[in-house]
Amino acid sequence: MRVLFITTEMDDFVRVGGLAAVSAALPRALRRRSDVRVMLPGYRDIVEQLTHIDIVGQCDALAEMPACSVGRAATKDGLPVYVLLCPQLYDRPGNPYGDESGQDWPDNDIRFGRFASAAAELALGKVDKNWAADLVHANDWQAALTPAYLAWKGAKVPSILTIHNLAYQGLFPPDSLRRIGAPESSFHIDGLEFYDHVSFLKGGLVYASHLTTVSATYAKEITTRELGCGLEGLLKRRSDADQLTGILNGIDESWDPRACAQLAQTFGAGDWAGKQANADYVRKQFGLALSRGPIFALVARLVHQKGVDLVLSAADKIIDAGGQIVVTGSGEPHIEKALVEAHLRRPDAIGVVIGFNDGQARRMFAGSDFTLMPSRFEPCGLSQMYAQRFGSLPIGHQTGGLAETIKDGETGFLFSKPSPESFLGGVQRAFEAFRAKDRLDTMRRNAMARSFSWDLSAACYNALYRKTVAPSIAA
Ligand SMILES: Nc1ncnc2c1ncn2[C@@H]1O[C@H](COP(=O)(O)OP(=O)(O)O[C@H]2O[C@H](CO)[C@@H](O)[C@H](O)[C@H]2O)[C@@H](O)[C@H]1O
Repeated sequence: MRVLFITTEMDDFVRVGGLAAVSAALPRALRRRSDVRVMLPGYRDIVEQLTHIDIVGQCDALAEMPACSVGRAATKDGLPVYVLLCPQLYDRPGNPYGDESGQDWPDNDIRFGRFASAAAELALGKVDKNWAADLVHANDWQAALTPAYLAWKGAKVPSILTIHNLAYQGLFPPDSLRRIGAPESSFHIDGLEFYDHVSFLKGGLVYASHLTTVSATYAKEITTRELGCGLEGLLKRRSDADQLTGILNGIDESWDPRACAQLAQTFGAGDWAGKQANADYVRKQFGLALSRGPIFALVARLVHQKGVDLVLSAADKIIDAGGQIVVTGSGEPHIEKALVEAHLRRPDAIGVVIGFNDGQARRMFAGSDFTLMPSRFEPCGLSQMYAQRFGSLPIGHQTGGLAETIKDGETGFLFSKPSPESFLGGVQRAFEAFRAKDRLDTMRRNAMARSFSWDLSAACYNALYRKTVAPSIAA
């Protein structure tokens, strides 16, 4: 089966959050079973990293979206990648969605409308004369209009949209409709309209043949008012029709502390001296005081979702009880600022590195005793899985994928509400386990023995691909 996997981040080239890790790992895990090709916008960073790009075809201008060409390239290990070449839209500094100061680009409707419509043409075989897709797999709002463009063309190619985070919807003023060449009739409650805005995500939620999200728990949560972000009615309908499935993410094989070259020292379960060497390294790197207490790590995009404020509100209590805190990530400026201030107040006990670097994150999971994940909601979450592999027990809010991947009291700790009291209850239990060395040893071994392999998830996606394509072949 030929599958076009449409995404705007991929660890190989460009990363903003968890989507990049999934986009690098899932197509590779599916490769054994299908002819999977990834499609990415030709951002400056991507074009610079690819050594060879073959132009395979063009897409005409559409409304205010410029003409563009599509290039074919490959990752170092040979995974085919299509890049949408349109320097006017993508050859810019900054991250995939905004400028260097973090401001969204004002023409993101055109940037991602162009991306989605070009993906639809590629899937239909109108761009690369040697390839068309049997199925498109779009990810998040940036790619969500692909099923809509297919539908507007009257095309029957089946499509799957994966929601990695419902909180990001791609909302634009009504005028966007004209700019991206969408039919006027689609500005409707059963189409792209969302409270008088154009919602890119809704394009996928309405038009995709099937929807998935990244855990079964989140698949249920988004059908409720509390976490449905105003889209719960539509999601509930699709869920009742058996068209919304939760498939848990995996993590790739590089998350093995016995072989990870980026650690201060590699170690396996039971080699607690090896783990201690990583803790020593972390204390030194962050300039923390020497201590025999536990280290709590927070590795996350620094946004409201992740509950960083809960960590800050608990910081003094954690330190008074003998703990230290290390944080890395980047995100909203006021959260970054609050963390830096906390560090300046207690440089001996709170270490902060603003920015994101994969090696740094790995050394923190290896060197910490506990990983904090007080997320208000968490579709799947990856840090808690990385942490377990590296013997850092996660303390997570019982929501979304955290509820499914942390075994409470066995491989980590779950707390029930995203409130300071409930969070502190989880932290308290962690301190108790830290003092009971046998228990800590058992929990660490349990956590490190888990594999979180992509194989199971890939088999679920593969089965879903086949089920989604089958009716269109029969028709
Ligand atoms: N700037 C940055 N700052 C800090 N860490 C960064 C980072 N850029 C990349 N990362 C990495 O991304 C990981 C975080 O990924 P998560 O899945 O936990 O959350 P994210 O909200 O980004 O992803 C969304 O998509 C993923 C994938 O489906 C879901 O797991 C998740 O629940 C959902 O919110 C970190 O462990 C780190 O390795």
